Amino acid sequence: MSKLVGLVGWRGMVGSVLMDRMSEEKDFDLIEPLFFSTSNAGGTAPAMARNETTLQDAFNIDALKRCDIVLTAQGGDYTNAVYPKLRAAGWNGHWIDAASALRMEQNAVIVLDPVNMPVIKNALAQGGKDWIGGNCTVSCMLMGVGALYKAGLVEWMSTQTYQAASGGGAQHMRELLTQYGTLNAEVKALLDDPKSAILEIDRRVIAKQRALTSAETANFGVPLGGSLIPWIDKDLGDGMSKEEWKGMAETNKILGMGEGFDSAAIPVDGFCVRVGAMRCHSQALTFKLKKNVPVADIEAMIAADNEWVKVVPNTREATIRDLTPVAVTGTMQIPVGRIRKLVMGPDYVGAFTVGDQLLWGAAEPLRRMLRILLDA
Ligand SMILES: NC(=O)C1=CN([C@@H]2O[C@H](COP(=O)(O)OP(=O)(O)OC[C@H]3O[C@@H](n4cnc5c(N)ncnc54)[C@H](OP(=O)(O)O)[C@@H]3O)[C@@H](O)[C@H]2O)C=CC1
Ligand SMILES: N[C@@H](CC(=O)OP(=O)(O)O)C(=O)O
Repeated sequence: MSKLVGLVGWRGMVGSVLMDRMSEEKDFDLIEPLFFSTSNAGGTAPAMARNETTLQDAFNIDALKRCDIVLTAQGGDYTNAVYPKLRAAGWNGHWIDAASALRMEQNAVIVLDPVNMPVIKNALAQGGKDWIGGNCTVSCMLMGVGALYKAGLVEWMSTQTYQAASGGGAQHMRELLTQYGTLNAEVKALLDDPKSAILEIDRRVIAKQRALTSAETANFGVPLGGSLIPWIDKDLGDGMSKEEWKGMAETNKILGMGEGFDSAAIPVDGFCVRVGAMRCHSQALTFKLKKNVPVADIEAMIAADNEWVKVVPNTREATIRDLTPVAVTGTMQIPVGRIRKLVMGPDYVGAFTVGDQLLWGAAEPLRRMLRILLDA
């Protein structure tokens, strides 16, 4: 009999990408889906529902307890509100979650099976039940350069990120585009006149950016269109942003290298920056390797690691064609390019990678974990 899989958060942005991928991969043929809602219990479930076509109340513990597996992309507040009650009620099913709330719990595995299948298998063998998707930046980075970690080559890594608006959620994407439109409208007449002065256009744009109302910057807090924001997530009070903290903590946990910052952990640090891209996170990586490895060998290792990674030749033409958010959005590919030795010495290697943060950064690792459980 098919497993009963409770789906929570399916109509949100991450949830919609997840539903699309599950449909594409025919996952619904393998499960009995039970759709939940936090806002419309009793409503009609989406077309993928088969026998149970009424939306269940996502806060109803008895309804959730029926499920063999709960798959949620509803967010951390929902997880914090429901997960403890569900477990306290004796539910022993599998919980698959996009939110960060449970990620660093000892019993939870951060799932990214092309990178950490042995960690997942080991946890399954020990009765693990909590499978949490990783931070989007970390997951996309490891899909690209996980090979270097698996080979034990990385002494430390620094990452400078260029993170898309989608990381904040749907409203952030809308706000970014609205700001671009507002700025364009401000100077449209001047742009239409090829003889207008660029410095006058520039003066008007910056004046408009500085004059954006609090409603026009409600989500990011400051203008993002035509600017950038070098802080993502909470202020940890020690100079680090929470997004930067996740880089080391989650990379190491995914790799089974300890709980983030213990003595066995590989140092990972850098700056996380929001830019005006829509849904691809990009990262410039600096590696200090444990030994001098030729670039060709590094490229070969990366290319052979999984079926989605693609080494982009370190040429201008290939880079601007294949290594951008515009090239990658909506695809499962993880291009890694700009791979070269840095002037600091033969053990220092640079690389640049791009990933769709709603696919490999959020939905896909969860979908694949569901498949692993169905196959187990
Ligand atoms: N955005 C991202 O990049 C990432 C997000 N995540 C995690 O996933 C969680 C969900 O993120 P995200 O998908 O961006 O959140 P959304 O805001 O798009 O969706 C969350 C929930 O909001 C409710 N909702 C209310 N109004 C609407 C509407 N008009 N359209 C769709 N849904 C609506 C839905 O719940 P209901 O149907 O019950 O009303 C939906 O499931 C995050 O909180 C985070 O924990 C993880 C990785 C990346
Ligand atoms: N923090 C990420 C998005 C996200 O949801 O991350 P996490 O799953 O770690 O909370 C960003 O803003 O780009």
